[in-house]
Amino acid sequence: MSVSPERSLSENGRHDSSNGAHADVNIHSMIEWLNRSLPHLNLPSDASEEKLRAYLIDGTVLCNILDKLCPGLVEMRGNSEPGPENIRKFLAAMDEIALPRFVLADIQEGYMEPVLQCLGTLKTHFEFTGGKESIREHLRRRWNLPKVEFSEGITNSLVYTATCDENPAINGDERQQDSFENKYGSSLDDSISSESAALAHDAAHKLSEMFQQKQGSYADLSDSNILELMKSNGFDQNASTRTLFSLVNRILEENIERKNGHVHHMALILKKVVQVIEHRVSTQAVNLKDLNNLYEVHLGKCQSRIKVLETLAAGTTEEIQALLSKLQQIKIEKTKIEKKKKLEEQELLRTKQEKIHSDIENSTLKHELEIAKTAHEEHCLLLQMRAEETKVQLEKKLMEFKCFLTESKERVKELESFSESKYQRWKSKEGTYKSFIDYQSRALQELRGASDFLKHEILKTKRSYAEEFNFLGVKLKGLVDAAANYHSVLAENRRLYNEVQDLKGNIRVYCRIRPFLPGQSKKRTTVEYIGENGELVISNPSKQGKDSHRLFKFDKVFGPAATQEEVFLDTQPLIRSVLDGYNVCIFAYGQTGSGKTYTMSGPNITSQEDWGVNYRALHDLFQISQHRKNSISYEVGVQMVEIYNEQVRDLLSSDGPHKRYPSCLFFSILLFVLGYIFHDWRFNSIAFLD
Ligand SMILES: Nc1ncnc2c1ncn2[C@@H]1O[C@H](COP(=O)(O)OP(=O)(O)OP(=O)(O)O)[C@@H](O)[C@H]1O
Repeated sequence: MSVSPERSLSENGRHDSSNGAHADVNIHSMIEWLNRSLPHLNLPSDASEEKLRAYLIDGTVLCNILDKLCPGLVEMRGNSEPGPENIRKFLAAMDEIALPRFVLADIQEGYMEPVLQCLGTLKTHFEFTGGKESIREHLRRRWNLPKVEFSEGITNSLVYTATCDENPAINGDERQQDSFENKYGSSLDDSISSESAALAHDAAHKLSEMFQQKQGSYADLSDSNILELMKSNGFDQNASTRTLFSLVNRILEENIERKNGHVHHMALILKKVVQVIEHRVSTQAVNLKDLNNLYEVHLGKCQSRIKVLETLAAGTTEEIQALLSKLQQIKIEKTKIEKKKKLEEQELLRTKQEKIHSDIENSTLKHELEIAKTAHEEHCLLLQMRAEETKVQLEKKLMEFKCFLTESKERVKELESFSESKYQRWKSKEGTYKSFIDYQSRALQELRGASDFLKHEILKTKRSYAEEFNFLGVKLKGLVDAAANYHSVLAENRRLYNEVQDLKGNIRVYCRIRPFLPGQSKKRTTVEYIGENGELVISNPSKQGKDSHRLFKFDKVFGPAATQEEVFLDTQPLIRSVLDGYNVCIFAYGQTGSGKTYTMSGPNITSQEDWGVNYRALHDLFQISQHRKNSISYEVGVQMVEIYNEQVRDLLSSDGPHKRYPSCLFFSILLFVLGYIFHDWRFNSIAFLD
């Protein structure tokens, strides 16, 4: 017998990830379920698949969870080591309860998807059944078997499981194979005749016809009809597997389409169908076992025959040839038997897979139906709530629209009255603007007239201006002539003025009497008389008689009370003749301390009142030249010399010793008029006597 590898066997047996909801098993919800079921596990909630695999790889957790869900299903005692053996126990138990599972290689190689799907199926199944119940009760309830019958059937399975556990040397593949052999038999029985097969086919056909004659649809069956059907011979062991499964498929398709009411009834029918399948599988397993035993006996016989033939090998060649041909026939028969057995095994395996698939689909359908029902109820409630909310909102909006309509009507009335008043206002404004425009037009006409008048006036003024300009030109010419005459008259005046000065005398002698200085006795004065005409009488007490008095005659005598200005006024005309080209010389003469410097310069030049003849003369000359600057340009030069001990010294020279006490001072002024130098000198002097 060829042994199928565990992986390929399980690949057929496990639920394909593309077929159902178990493909989307969430690892986090799975961890949460494991922690909830086994509180001591403390699996991290964010554990990865690899971490979960580390927890599950020794099989202890898997066995514990199954033991908790279905006590007694897994053999928890024994001396088996953690690891593959525990996982094999778990997988065997999954086979017992006919739920899809993974293979050992999956978890060992880190292929966790089938492992998670297996756990997801386990979780869904036991959550659905409410959890804690014994394996016997679970299986009895699962297949809806009577208690006694079920106990007998399941005892064999449990005994088989215990036997396998006691022999850990057997590998997973062998054990899997043994499991099938123990449960379903190891060989085909030749006694299964073609007659019984034909009978089964007829019975199934009758069952199908009975269904179809009674109703057009399975979902439309009433309770009484369903019970009748279930009690009828339609569900006996003669119905073909193909017919039963087509029946299941049709029911499922209809349920998927309708998804309401009759799911429960259909589920009862499905259970019945599955029971029949189960019974048939069990029968086939027994038949297979008997067949296998027969095969073993036959094989033993063949081997003994081979040995006999071998002993006869020394015989004739013809006998050997005959024996060999017989041996060949036996081998061919053996091959045929093996092929038949293999086909029967495949049929068994397929039947089991179909049964598992039907169970899963059944549970899934129930679950989906519950979810759909709940969702539908929730949806109805939600729609009802929304309808009520919408109604309230619509009523509210209706009220708002009514208010808005009333407000709009009032607003229209207001706008109409407002537009009427505005129209009246605009009308009155239009009249005002018209009168204003008329007024402006008239004003514009007046302005145009005024403008024309102004133009005429400007032309007239222009003409008179030209006439006046010509008249002024004539007048200006007269003035130019008069100016020319003025200069000639002025020259004539100057000439006459200088002639007067000449008549007065070119040399003039003035006498100034200094007052007593502080500390000098006023009783000792020798001045007896000062006359108006320049007469001065001096007394001489040291002489007697006629010589005791002496009379002096000057151009003018200034007494001790005479001011600086009075002294200058008498010399001013002479100084001014300089501007007419005459040379002037002022000569101060007297003994030390008689007052020469005082008279010529002044005691304090910062005060204009104290200025002497020099400063006043220059100031007067500069003022006059300033007045005449438009007609005459003057250039003024000054020379100041000292005669002391018959030595003449230039007092304005920077080199040469300055004499502190000169006996006489000259102050001459040189005048240059427009580049003409007048060589005609006039010399005037003032003599100061003590
Ligand atoms: N008219 C006057 N009124 C008042 N004080 C005067 C007058 N004249 C001269 N004095 C005073 O007399 C003193 C001598 O005068 P000042 O120096 O002018 O004499 P001076 O002739 O220049 O002497 P010197 O030849 O030594 O230079 C000065 O103190 C001066 O103030």
